[in-house]
Amino acid sequence: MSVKPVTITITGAGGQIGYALLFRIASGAILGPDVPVRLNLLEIPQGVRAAEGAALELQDAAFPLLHQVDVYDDATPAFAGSNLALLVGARPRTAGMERGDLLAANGGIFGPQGAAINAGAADDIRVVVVGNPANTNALIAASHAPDVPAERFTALTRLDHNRALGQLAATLGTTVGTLRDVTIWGNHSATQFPDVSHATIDGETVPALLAARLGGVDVAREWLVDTFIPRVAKRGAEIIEVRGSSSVASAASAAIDHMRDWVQGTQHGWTSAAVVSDGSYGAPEGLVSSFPVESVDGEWRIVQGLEVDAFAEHRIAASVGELADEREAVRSLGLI
Ligand SMILES: NC(=O)C1=CN([C@@H]2O[C@H](COP(=O)(O)OP(=O)(O)OC[C@H]3O[C@@H](n4cnc5c(N)ncnc54)[C@H](O)[C@@H]3O)[C@@H](O)[C@H]2O)C=CC1
Ligand SMILES: O=C([O-])CC(=O)C(=O)O
Repeated sequence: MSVKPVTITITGAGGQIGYALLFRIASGAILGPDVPVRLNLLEIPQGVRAAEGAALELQDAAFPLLHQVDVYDDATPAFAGSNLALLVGARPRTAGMERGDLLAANGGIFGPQGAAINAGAADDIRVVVVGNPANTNALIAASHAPDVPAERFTALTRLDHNRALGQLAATLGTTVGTLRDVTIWGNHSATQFPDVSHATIDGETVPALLAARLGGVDVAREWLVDTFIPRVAKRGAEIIEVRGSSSVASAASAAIDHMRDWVQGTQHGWTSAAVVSDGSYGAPEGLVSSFPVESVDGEWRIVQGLEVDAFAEHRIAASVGELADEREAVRSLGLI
């Protein structure tokens, strides 16, 4: 029986992350080895040649699952019939810039794209925003798509989640696959709160394992506050500093993890994604904020009922407060 191809739109497809995404998606990394894909690549006119070049290479790679590739410089046809959309196209941060500086520059991109999704995407459209400031760009896109359920718009914090796993595994002398239930709360920015208070390895709590490894509860706490949290939250800046440009392959990999889990379900405990807040954990309703989430029956569900201590409450409130400020800023710019 032939399976209908799933249409996936990738914006900024001629850019760095786009290039790292396309070949993995075409090989089945999101939907598995049995689902054919059709790729719609959206670029601005200056980026079209790069996207066309990537399309030529996709043809040369002869992926059996890849049924069609089209390159567009117009959002309306690029999102027509789209089932999955990865909104990557944006201006990347360069050395010395904070993500907030990008709000005005990038806000104008996501309104029209939200409108094009509203006009022509498939009924089951699912969107992840990667382009920064990702959370607020997702909010802008959702606000221009009144006919699409808001929960179909999400933003990427899986890269932060994966970074947290990497740091913990290295410190505890284990592998990332053993870790469960790490959480990134809030904004994909330096205010995010990487939280290990519920995390475990083989049933043992990560805070207890850190205390044993590092020489006591106080040392472990100090490491979490002074090393782990800032290292994860500022890893984007560290990569820019070391590489000379922002994260590419790790960002693409995280976007694939996000979409794969959304479509196929989470397997072992929860992960992190920025989803539209229902007011859980004090995050004002409607903000696109990162939470602990499970994917069940193709929907992200915020994990409920977790104990949040005073420290965590304070950190979550700070990051969510930044998101509320960003919402006010884009409101005053007339972007939502
Ligand atoms: N959420 C996350 O975890 C991460 C987000 N990012 C963000 O991802 C974005 C892309 O990064 P790179 O691929 O490295 O940048 P890049 O500059 O290599 O590629 C961006 C591409 O987007 C295109 N573009 C710009 N405006 C567009 C529009 N309106 N429609 C379609 N395409 C458009 C550009 O022509 C360019 O080809 C940046 O905003 C970056 O800050 C990067 C790493 C991690
Ligand atoms: O920091 C940046 O500009 C790129 C990014 O979002 C990340 O690497 O987390």
